[in-house]
Amino acid sequence: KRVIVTGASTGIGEQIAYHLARMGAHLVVTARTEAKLKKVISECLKLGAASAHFIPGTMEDLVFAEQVVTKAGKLMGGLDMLILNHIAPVNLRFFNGDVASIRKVMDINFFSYITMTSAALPMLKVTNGSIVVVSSIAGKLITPLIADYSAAKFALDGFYSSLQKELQLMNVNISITLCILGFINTDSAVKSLSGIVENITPSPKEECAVEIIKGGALRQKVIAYPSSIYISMWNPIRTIQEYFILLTYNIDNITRNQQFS
Ligand SMILES: NC(=O)C1=CN([C@@H]2O[C@H](COP(=O)(O)OP(=O)(O)OC[C@H]3O[C@@H](n4cnc5c(N)ncnc54)[C@H](OP(=O)(O)O)[C@@H]3O)[C@@H](O)[C@H]2O)C=CC1
Ligand SMILES: C[C@H](CCC(=O)NCC(=O)O)[C@H]1CC[C@H]2[C@@H]3C(=O)C[C@@H]4C[C@H](O)CC[C@]4(C)[C@H]3CC[C@]12C
Repeated sequence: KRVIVTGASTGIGEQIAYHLARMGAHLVVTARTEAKLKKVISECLKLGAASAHFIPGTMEDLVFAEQVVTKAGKLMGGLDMLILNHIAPVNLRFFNGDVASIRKVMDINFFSYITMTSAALPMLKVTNGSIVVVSSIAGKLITPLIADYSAAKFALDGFYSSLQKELQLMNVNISITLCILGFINTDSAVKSLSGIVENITPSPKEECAVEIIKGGALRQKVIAYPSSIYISMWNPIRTIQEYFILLTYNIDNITRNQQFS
């Protein structure tokens, strides 16, 4: 399989790259820090990747986000899976009125995801491929001190859940997997939560990476890791209401008059 992994210089993304390498995938990894990416791809090649390339840059730049997909498509001769995982560094703090910083987080954590998805859709249509979106319990439940992060994760849920339904309606065979994660033991998460969140043991990033890949490969709509957080996402009223809302749509009319781009 030909896979792009974002935010792969460290943390969960790095582990996803290593697992995919062991499975013999073709890989393109991206993040800002070139030196770390070089190490990741050399490790991927040792582990058995069919090929491994890196494209360094910041996802704050949406032109870069688009270019990663087109360049990766050329390097690998197509695309089977897009794994969207990167996030801007998180500052746990009260909202201080700084709208510009929220906009920056939305660009990195949300708009770059949509930009990459849009650039990848034509290639994924050809391969009946998959999009995997790494999200958080903070995109399902309310938590303080991370209003910017949480806003972006809720937005991802809204956008990708809606896109999932559209693909289904238009009979486009691209799967979307939304990954809802609890506290994972990456260096950045452990460091920024130290002294703030107590009495929770973080789950291992290596196992988390496997569950993310499995969810994508099995074309599951949603996965939760650790599985104990599943209960907090369980919302049967929402599921029933969504079903009834869809019944009110004149699908034939919409599909006749609109093409999926
Ligand atoms: N760890 C946890 O407890 C949880 C994590 N998650 C989700 O899992 C995913 C991975 O989290 P985790 O591994 O902990 O994160 P890390 O902080 O360990 O890694 C973040 C990655 O994103 C990259 N990155 C940061 N800023 C930018 C930028 N401006 N442009 C491009 N890449 C950037 C970093 O590399 P570089 O600095 O080199 O650019 C790094 O590779 C995220 O989507 C997160 O929301 C969800 C719930 C819990
Ligand atoms: C405090 C949350 C965990 C609540 C809980 O009881 N979980 C049970 C379990 O995990 O088994 C944290 C769950 C997700 C965290 C946030 C997240 O999504 C990642 C960010 C990573 C960053 O490096 C640190 C801050 C985070 C926003 C982090 C904050 C705490 C959680 C909401």
